[in-house]
Amino acid sequence: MDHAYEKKYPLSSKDYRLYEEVGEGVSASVYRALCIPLNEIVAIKVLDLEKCNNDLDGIRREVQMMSLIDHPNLLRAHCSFTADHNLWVVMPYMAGGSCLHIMKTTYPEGFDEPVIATLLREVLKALVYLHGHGHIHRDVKAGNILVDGNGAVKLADFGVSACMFDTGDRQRSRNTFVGTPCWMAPEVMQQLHGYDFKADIWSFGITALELAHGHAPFSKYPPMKVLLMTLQNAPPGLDYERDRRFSRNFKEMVAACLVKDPKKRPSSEKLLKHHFFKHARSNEYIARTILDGLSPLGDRFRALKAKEADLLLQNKAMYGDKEQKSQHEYIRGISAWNFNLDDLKAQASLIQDYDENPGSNDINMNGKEKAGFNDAPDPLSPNNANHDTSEIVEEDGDHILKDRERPFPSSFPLHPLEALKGYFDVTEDDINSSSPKEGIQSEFEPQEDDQEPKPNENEGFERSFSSSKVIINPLPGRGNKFLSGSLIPERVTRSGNGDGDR
Ligand SMILES: Nc1ncnc2c1ncn2[C@@H]1O[C@H](COP(=O)(O)OP(=O)(O)OP(=O)(O)O)[C@@H](O)[C@H]1O
Repeated sequence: MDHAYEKKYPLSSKDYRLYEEVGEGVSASVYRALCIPLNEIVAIKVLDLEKCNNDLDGIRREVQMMSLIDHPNLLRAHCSFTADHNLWVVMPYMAGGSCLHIMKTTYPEGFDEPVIATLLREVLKALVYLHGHGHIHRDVKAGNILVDGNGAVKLADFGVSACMFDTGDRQRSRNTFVGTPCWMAPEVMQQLHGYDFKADIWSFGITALELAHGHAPFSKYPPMKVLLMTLQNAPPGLDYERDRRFSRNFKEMVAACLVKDPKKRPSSEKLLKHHFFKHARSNEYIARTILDGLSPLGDRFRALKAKEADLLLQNKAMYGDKEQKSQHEYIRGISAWNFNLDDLKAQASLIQDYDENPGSNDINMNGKEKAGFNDAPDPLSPNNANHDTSEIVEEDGDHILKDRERPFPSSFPLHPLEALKGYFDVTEDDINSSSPKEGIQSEFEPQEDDQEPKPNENEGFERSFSSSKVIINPLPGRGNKFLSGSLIPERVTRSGNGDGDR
């Protein structure tokens, strides 16, 4: 356990000296800093309260969570206080930065298996703790896995976490559409039965793929397309051919997490006992293998920002001024993306570009036609994940607090429009004026190999497209009720027979 928490961290900005910026969030910047009286390097997240007046609740929740949690694999706040119109959150300095940043700068193709096993075991220990205390993290992803200078791993960012035991507004938040599209569990998108801790297990599985490949599945698609693909396609997974370098244990572990029916996913506790984690190593191993030789976090952060700015410039001609702002948010991979009509139209108009990329066969993780697969069902194939879950997959009786009496049918019916309906108002005007619509209709047609296109020259720009965080509050009167129907062709929503049914 970290005894640093017993120290008294001062509650005045005068007692801290801010150094360079090392990270950026939606409305926050994170700095390396010195706590002068303690002579200790810390990280300080400075949130501009004037910029986040819509999400004060989220901020309050995050800070509260960060002060209460007590686990070596969770990023805890030393203290927090206001300074002018800013909120300062003082935390341990994680000199390695996030796994996402480490991959972006040094491991674009992902990490080796022992590294992944070690990182994921630490994250899973954090999830066991959180779930055991009734919390769902709801935003598990490589960008929220931080590494300190000694290779210790901590899960961060409780901005959208929820407590299963809350009532009233907080309780309702479990029915809120929240998270980051690529990592979001189907039941969170679908919103038919509510969701529980198992939503984190899905995100954990997606994070495993992210760490293995350097990016999450579907990450180059716009959020709306990611929603549809997640709901309609077979779950992503590690492929026999393409992922030869990974063990059977790893493939099984991922397949166990990425089962569409949440009841068939293992609990975090159960998952921790999976053979895959037996190969996890020490913090020192992480420090030695992935941190050794890295430049200081501030330098890496600056270099990444410069690269993003370059990509923005390169793509300016392609996407025009109008979309610059939202594209920038996508690229940074951090924005609280609002489902507003303009955004939907803008991203929808881009879908064509992604789908025009023909070379998808090497990444078609679930394609039935893929060479090398024989007709016998493969227990490792994600296609079979919904039917043939591994022996560790067991129902977790007391974890599901909602709609237990209405079990998911084995075929897990998929109704994307149903899932999205309550959140958007569709008017004739919207439908008629939605110019990108024609171009989109065929693109939303479910395709056998519509998993993930080959990386291309716009890789960096496109890749983080769907990393934007989505929070949709379903409460009436909160504005932001927008069109969805005109963007989703009827025949797609009528089909309801995605791969999940297979
Ligand atoms: N304690 C820390 N030490 C070092 N870097 C950190 C620390 N906390 C955060 N960062 C960096 O700053 C970035 C932004 O921080 P954080 O995720 O908390 O902001 P946010 O506004 O919640 O972001 P998001 O939009 O993803 O929710 C992180 O991705 C990480 O790279």
